[in-house]
Amino acid sequence: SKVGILGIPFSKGQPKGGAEMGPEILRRAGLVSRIKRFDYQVVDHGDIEIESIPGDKPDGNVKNPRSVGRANKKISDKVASIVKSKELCLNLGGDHSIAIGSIHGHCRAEPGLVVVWVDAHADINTPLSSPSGNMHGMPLSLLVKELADRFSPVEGFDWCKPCIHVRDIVYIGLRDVDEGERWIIDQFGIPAYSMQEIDKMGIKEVMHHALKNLDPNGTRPIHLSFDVDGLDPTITPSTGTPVLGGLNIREGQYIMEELANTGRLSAIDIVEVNPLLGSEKDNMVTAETTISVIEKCFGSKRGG
Ligand SMILES: N[C@](CCCC[B-](O)(O)O)(CCN1CCCCC1)C(=O)O
Ligand SMILES: [Mn+2]
Ligand SMILES: [Mn+2]
Ligand SMILES: [Mn+2]
Repeated sequence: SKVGILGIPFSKGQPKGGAEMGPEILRRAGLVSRIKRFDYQVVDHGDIEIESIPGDKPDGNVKNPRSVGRANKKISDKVASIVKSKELCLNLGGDHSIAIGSIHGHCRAEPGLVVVWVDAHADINTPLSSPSGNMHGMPLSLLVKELADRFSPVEGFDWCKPCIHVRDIVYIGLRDVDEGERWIIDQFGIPAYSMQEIDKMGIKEVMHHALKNLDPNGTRPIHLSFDVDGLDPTITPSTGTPVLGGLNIREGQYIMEELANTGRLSAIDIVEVNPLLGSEKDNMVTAETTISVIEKCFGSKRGG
């Protein structure tokens, strides 16, 4: 089987420069050769060309809307074509706003997909509920049909029709959820396994229940959106919004092993690696941790 790798050097969904260097640091740390070790043929699509849009003033309180919209339209088109050519689409971010285009594009090729969101954050603020106006905290709100009528279209997103239902999402690793996000999660009953549930149930039970109620018949393609800040900041320090008390490396590896065991992983986002926010050592630890977790998606077995 084939993996299509797409670099997305984009960081306008948040204010900290350096997230656009995520693809480069992961490639340099040997991500591609690690994936080649397993029976996957790797197709490297290089990096998406990101256009800069001068004078991209806020739309309401939404920052850089046109830049984020333009980039995500391109991402959607590219991801749709990669998935349609039967490659497992591996998107290297970039900040988490790139999930708007990656999930939108994935849905074009696989309309029945489900989303596994590994993150310290819920990333479902609407343009009206966001405390920051940073679009990396909003991707899911622009994608779910149930929220479409709660805010007017964002400048630059006329192409982006919501394509998933709230019930097609499961959260793993939450520990920093804004009030408006909590309301949405409760209101729509989105399954959310925060670090509290993970401590209470254990990662084995969490994965069992998460996959069971997301896709009881075990037939639907899976979109994994993996924010490295879902892991504990001691093992992924080079990231923009670190939160203490995260997933440890073994929990991260177990999540990926269980997803790989379904055989239905269809697209993966790896986001929010920012090498400008850490020391050389922090960057090495972050990249190595991320690769050792992600490679479990591709059949790497700790038992050999
Ligand atoms: N929820 C936050 C953070 C979003 C992180 C995006 B991710 O997950 O892609 O990295 C705001 C978080 N919160 C605001 C008040 C002070 C503490 C942090 C937001 O800005 O929407
Ligand atoms: Mn996050
Ligand atoms: Mn049980
Ligand atoms: Mn995120």
